[in-house]
Amino acid sequence: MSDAARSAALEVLVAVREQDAYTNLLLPAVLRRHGLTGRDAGLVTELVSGTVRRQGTYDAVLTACVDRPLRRVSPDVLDVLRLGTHQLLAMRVPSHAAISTSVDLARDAAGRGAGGLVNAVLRRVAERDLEGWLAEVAPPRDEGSDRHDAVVHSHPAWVVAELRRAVGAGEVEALLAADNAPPRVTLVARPGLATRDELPGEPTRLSPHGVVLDGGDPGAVPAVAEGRAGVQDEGSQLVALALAGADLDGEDRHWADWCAGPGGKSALLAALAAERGAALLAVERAHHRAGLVRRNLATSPASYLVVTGDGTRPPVAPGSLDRVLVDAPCSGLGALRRRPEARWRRSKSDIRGLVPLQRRLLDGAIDSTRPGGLVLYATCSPALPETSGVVSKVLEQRDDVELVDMRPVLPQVPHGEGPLEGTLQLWPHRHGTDAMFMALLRRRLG
Ligand SMILES: C[S@@+](CC[C@H](N)C(=O)[O-])C[C@H]1O[C@@H](n2cnc3c(N)ncnc32)[C@H](O)[C@@H]1O
Repeated sequence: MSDAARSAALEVLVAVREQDAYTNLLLPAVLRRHGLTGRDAGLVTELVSGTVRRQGTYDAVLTACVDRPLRRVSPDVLDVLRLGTHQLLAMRVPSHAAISTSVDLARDAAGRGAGGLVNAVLRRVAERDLEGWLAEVAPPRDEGSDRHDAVVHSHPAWVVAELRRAVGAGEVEALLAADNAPPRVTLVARPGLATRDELPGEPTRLSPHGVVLDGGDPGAVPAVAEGRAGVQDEGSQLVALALAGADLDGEDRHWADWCAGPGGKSALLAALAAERGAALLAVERAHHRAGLVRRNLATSPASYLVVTGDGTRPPVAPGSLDRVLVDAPCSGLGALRRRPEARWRRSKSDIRGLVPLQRRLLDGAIDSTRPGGLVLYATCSPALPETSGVVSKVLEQRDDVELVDMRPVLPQVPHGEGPLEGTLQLWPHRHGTDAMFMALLRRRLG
């Protein structure tokens, strides 16, 4: 592995910490600037994503190896230590190479003294393998499984607790392990614009429009470059397919995506709407994200309108829509596989803060739907306050809406029982998708 690869990885780690950057957005620019391609580019991606993902475990190991609390280690040096620990415990880089290159990085970043500290600490880390360290530093299970699993599977303890409540104690470890496995890229062939036969990769199991790529740059696939296909998790494809596929009596011409940015689901919904002669309204509160929706819909054969607006103050007449998707802003705890830094940025209070907005968005969508019309409430989080909590409350407070059984809408999804009878919950460890939650509601007639 070249030193340029390690320097580039450190640069990304520092930006993720200091500027709240997203690794997947920053990596391509940094790789370009360092002129790294092919194998080296793959190594930088692994160094960065692996180090960020496993930070919880590595900090527990480093706490045992550093002679002071980690908060008193300079943040740049701590980044170097995490990077070195990842090479030693997860990448099979020979110890001497991992240590000496880390010492050089630390000297460049923080001076000679920092090199000495990094040398001493990483020598201690190299004394055991990952299993040996976990046996040493993970709190015993009987003193609280959440704290044990938090160290072993590198998630904040509050996230472990939230996921345990949602998936159950028997499966939480499989879910946490799945969160740590980088997902393969999935593409969607937008119906009417592309077929999945023209895309590279293996067909997805649950969505009839998806393929899973073996590797390579998805942007280099012609159908993706032309906007006829897109990068989209299979679970997200199923959300759009569920709204479009649910039985509806009567008029079926006015569809809406209530929280549309950046527009992945809008693009699939619009393609499906076009096949049925329906039009799509895409609502998005953030101006720049509404711009991304417009870009995603640019090739759409459907008639569509993108509105920068607030779904809690509906921009349409009451009772005017036939099908509405509410893909609510949420904690994202179901998409941790593809956002390595997300788990460390969220806090429990974020969920408490989001729930009232989620309810108001769902209320706004129901108000805008005609009697007999359908609203699909979805989150990319399985956390119960955001899923069954929101839906139960809205059902409790309104007598003009009922829950519709989702299972016949997506009969190809096995073991997807949601937390409320008739709702659906996808899981990375069971379905290989993000943990999307879906509840289908129908506005009552009369
Ligand atoms: C989970 S994301 C939607 C992802 C999108 N459906 C897709 O597949 O690309 C939620 C979106 O809701 C938007 N949002 C937040 N509050 C909103 C509001 N009050 N009205 C409309 N959109 C809102 C956020 O800006 C964010 O873009």
